Amino acid sequence: MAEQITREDALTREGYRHACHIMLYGDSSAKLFGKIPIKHIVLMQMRFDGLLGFPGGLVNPSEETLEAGLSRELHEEVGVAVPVGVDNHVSSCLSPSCPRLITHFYIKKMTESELKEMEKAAVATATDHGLEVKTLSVISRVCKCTYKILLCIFLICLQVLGMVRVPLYFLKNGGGLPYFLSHSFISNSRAQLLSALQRCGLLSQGELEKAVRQAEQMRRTRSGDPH
Ligand SMILES: O=c1[nH]cnc2c1ncn2[C@@H]1O[C@H](COP(=O)(O)OP(=O)(O)O)[C@@H](O)[C@H]1O
Repeated sequence: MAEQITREDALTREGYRHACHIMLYGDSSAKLFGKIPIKHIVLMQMRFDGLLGFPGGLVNPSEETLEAGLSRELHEEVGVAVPVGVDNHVSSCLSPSCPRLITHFYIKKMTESELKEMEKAAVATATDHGLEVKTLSVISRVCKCTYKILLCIFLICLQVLGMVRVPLYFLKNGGGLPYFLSHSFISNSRAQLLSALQRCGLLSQGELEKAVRQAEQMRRTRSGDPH
């Protein structure tokens, strides 16, 4: 369990780096397979390293506020301006995986059309992608390497492969949320997701416990450990 501290305490600590991430979510009228109402959209990201996490990144509070930094990161990663305020802040924790890193977590509710716009923009990646593409073609000519190789390196540097929707439903044999939770997550993002789903009332305590139990069972089965 990551140790929680207050936002104020976090900002007075010296020698720490700060990472800010956000859960963007909203209500939805869409139906899965045209039958199962999905009720809510919750966005996460598939990172360059294959781990799931929330959009966001490192922020330097001596240069900008945590919230301005998070908005900037979102703009760079997704290409959409999303204003974030202190009222969106939900927790600050000492990172369980990185020494001297504080992870700040935010939640923001958006409309279904805003979320869909984010998803589309994330596919097209960042706003400066066009500029970067021009730069890449120049570099590729100078270095005599293929443009495609440079583009791959560039996308890896952006550290995002795309937005993913968290399946909040249960299908047969653990499909849906339990299966999703059995994947690998960066740092404490899995715990952030679970507490946010509960805090926003998107799932009941019982549903969350069931999903976590089934996900654990799947992980054990996959690793060949029956206990
Ligand atoms: O969704 C998240 N929740 C909590 N911590 C995260 C999440 N994503 C990344 N981190 C932590 O924050 C650090 C910096 O995040 P990220 O890799 O997004 O920033 P960057 O793109 O600015 O390098 C990561 O090394 C990881 O330890």
